[in-house]
Amino acid sequence: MIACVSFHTSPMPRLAAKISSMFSVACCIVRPWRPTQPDPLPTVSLENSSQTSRNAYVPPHLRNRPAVSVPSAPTSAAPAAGSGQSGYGGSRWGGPQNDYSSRSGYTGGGGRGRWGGGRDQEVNPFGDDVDAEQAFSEQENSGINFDAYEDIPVETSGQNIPAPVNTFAEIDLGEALKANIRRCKYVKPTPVQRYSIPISMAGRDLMACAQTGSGKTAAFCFPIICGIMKAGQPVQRPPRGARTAFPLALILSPTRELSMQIHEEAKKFAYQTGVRVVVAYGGSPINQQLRELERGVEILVATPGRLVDLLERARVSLQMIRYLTLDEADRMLDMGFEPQIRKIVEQMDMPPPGERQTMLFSATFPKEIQRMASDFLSNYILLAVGRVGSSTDLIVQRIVYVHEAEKRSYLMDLLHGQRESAVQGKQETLTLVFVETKRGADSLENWLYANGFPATSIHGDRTQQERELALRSFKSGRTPILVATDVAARGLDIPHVAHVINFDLPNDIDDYVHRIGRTGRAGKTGLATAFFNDNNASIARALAELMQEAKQEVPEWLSTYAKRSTYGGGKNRRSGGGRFGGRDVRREGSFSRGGGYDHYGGNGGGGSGYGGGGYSSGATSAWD
Ligand SMILES: Nc1ncnc2c1ncn2[C@@H]1O[C@H](COP(=O)(O)OP(=O)(O)OP(=O)(O)O)[C@@H](O)[C@H]1O
Repeated sequence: MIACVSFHTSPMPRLAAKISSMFSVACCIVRPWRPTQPDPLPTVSLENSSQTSRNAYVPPHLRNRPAVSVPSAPTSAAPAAGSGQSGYGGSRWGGPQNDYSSRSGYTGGGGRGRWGGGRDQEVNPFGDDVDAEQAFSEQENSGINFDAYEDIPVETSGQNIPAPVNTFAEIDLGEALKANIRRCKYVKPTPVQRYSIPISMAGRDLMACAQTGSGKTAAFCFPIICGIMKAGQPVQRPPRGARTAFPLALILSPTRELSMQIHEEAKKFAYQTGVRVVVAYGGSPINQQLRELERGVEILVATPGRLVDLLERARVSLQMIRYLTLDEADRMLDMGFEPQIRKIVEQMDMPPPGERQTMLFSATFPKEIQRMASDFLSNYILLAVGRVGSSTDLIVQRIVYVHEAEKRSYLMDLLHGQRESAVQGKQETLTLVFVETKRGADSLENWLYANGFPATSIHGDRTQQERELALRSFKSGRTPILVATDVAARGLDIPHVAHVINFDLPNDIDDYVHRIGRTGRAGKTGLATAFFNDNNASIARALAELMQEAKQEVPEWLSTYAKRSTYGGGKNRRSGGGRFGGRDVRREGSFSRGGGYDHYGGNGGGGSGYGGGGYSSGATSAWD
């Protein structure tokens, strides 16, 4: 039986009306919050055992195997400079066991930020190492509208669902991680964190759908870091080449920039915990990434293409994986990435579902993808914060009818309006303009530049260096307009993006949801403007429904388009024309993979193509 629980947290007045009055062309930015801590443990931890056994984690698939001889520890072991604490005790290759809990202050309040055992000195990812408590109190109540999330309906389904928490204090995250949460100035958990962290820390598989900008990264990082710290280092590494890295957790994301961002975030959360985070993505020299891997890795953040490369070179083994996370999971499982994901998860040496813990996160989860995802999960819990695939009503959405030939002059008017607002003392903000093609991005960037607007662009034909440069230039405000293709649609968390303009609307409503989600993040408000014309008729209905659901004003003419159109706006979802996205596909009678309901989510790993071949072996995504 699949239980289903719906929650509706305290009824707060909807925000859309409030927010819309705050906008003229640009919108204002509000600043972040604050936090707190505490309890269930991941299933892999050995907390009932003696202290000795606590260190001796052996993944289930390696248990009862004859002991292997393990390459001896590298001798480089630089002593932990300036610290009485032991550094990174052992090595990646066996040697003395490492105990994260004693080394990194799991119970005692922070390590020293030093790595011994062949590891580097840990760089402080927070920059100034100001006292965490001080930073916390200075930043508290800095104006973020956290209450904005309080009236979001939450639904969970699955068996034996752990109860949500209200504060970080209720979760046993350990002192080092808690200090980092304070450094991040997270005062309390967002709804997706309140529900998903206890679920993940109880060792359960999870499919979590929550709106853009609602804190999913921390939601999957905290339990992973905490689980690794609690369980301690594996007692032995399997004998591969001495240069093979054996991460304990793998976080996959669809774009290089998103992987880099997750890496940066995870490094902050893992600071002084003894858990080392490494990133690997395409488009940049592999040698540097190899060197990082050689220094040791507990959490590997990667794009699929580069990871496949590393696996084929036997420079990474997935044998020791205890945690697998797919961020932007629906994107990772659609036709662009599915073959690579199956290869990584099912055809290499990763432990199967049930032996590893799998967490899928996204703001959108088409039903078809939910069904396919069951191959990767075991007895999972589905968590939906807000409607699956809905946008947050922190974003004011405006749709304007603009003929193709007039788009540029309309854009110019918008940007001039913004500039005037800025001159009138309103805060200078960033504007993200989405176009459909790479060529379109180049051409619009040039045109904007020629017309006196400092713009840059990002798309898949740019070199990685150019992509990173463009993003930096945008983030810093040097070029406050970024023209982008969908490569920038998902996951990127850029402060001060106040306006997202869909110069070209996408064909898929989920893409629209992710694009506009680059603004209105973490409780801040945002504005999204879309140019609509006859070419976009196919998305009209989905768009009108989405806007209605988010309490946005739907123009009369859009409703007319919507009524006329057959259901569209989703290449792989909502084809039934029902309300958005639906819910847990396990509750639908039609859902059966290999033996019906009880079998659902069982052992997975069959690796069959989705839907009888509906998804062909796609080419490597250009994103990666
Ligand atoms: N508990 C919290 N308190 C305050 N800020 C938070 C909290 N959790 C996350 N944030 C901040 O919220 C912002 C958005 O978080 P994040 O990027 O994880 O969102 P997301 O849900 O993954 O978005 P997307 O769906 O676009 O990928 C980040 O700047 C993050 O630092």
